[in-house]
Amino acid sequence: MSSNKATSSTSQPISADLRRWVIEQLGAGHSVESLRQSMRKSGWHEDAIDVALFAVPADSPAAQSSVAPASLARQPARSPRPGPDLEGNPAYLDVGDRRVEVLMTLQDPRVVMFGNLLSDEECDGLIAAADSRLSRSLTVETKTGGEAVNQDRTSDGMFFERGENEIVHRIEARIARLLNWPVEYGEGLQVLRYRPGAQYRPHYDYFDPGEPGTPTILRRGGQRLGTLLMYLRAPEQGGGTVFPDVGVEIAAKRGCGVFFGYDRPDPGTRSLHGGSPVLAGEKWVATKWLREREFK
Ligand SMILES: O=C(O)CCC(=O)C(=O)O
Ligand SMILES: [Fe+2]
Repeated sequence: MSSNKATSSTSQPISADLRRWVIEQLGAGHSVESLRQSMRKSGWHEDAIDVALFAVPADSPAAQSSVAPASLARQPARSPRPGPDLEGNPAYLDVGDRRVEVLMTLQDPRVVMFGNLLSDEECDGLIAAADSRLSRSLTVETKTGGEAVNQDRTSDGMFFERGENEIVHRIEARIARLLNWPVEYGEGLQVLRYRPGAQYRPHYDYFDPGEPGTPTILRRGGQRLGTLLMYLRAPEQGGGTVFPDVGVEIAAKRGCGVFFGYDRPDPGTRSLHGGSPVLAGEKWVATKWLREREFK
């Protein structure tokens, strides 16, 4: 199964109470193994236990304590996390070389829509540089840590190296300022083209902690914490970005972008999203995924 499936191995929701309990128990000196055993006795599934233990914030004293295993202490630094600074509800964010408009915000899931993010010249420049390098999109296979063609994703795509050309470099610097996240923590920019009929079925962008290939993937930069989708060319019909958990659809308007954050690899973030089928014309997007650490 790919990381980008709409399903999760976790059928038991992890409540805030449970998370608090885990933190308290670790803080009181109980070992992760003893917590695991008591959760097992109370009927928790193994994968739900993993999610509960994984969900301890890295900055909590419990995660730093000597009883917490290294894997806990290494979990995402959830504070700070990537995202625009919207203190005071600004209409614009000054990102150095332009003023990006804040068009819409949603708290849960965390979604922010931006206007004036890219110029027409930047959109066309990315398309032109990507065009001859497109191939059928792969998704990261969490079973193996490798990549595979996936029927859920029928776009064509490619990745730029970070800073590969002047436009990519300029856009990455802008994103770093906009989302307050170091350039080095971002994956290379991905460009996707959707022709009529192509789509990307609803999925999560984080790597499912329950899948066997995930630890291998996380060695390079840790989890994904957020996504910035930038629309380079709008289709004539169809192709909106959907968030099915909240019934939101965002039009793929050229030059605009949408950021969404997920502070833990859990469906409870309601970050399920997809690209609905393009019905007429072509849709082009660029995606920047933000990791918890430097992505080398
Ligand atoms: O094309 C879209 O609207 C969604 C793309 C997406 O979800 C992704 O690249 O991860
Ligand atoms: Fe996605």
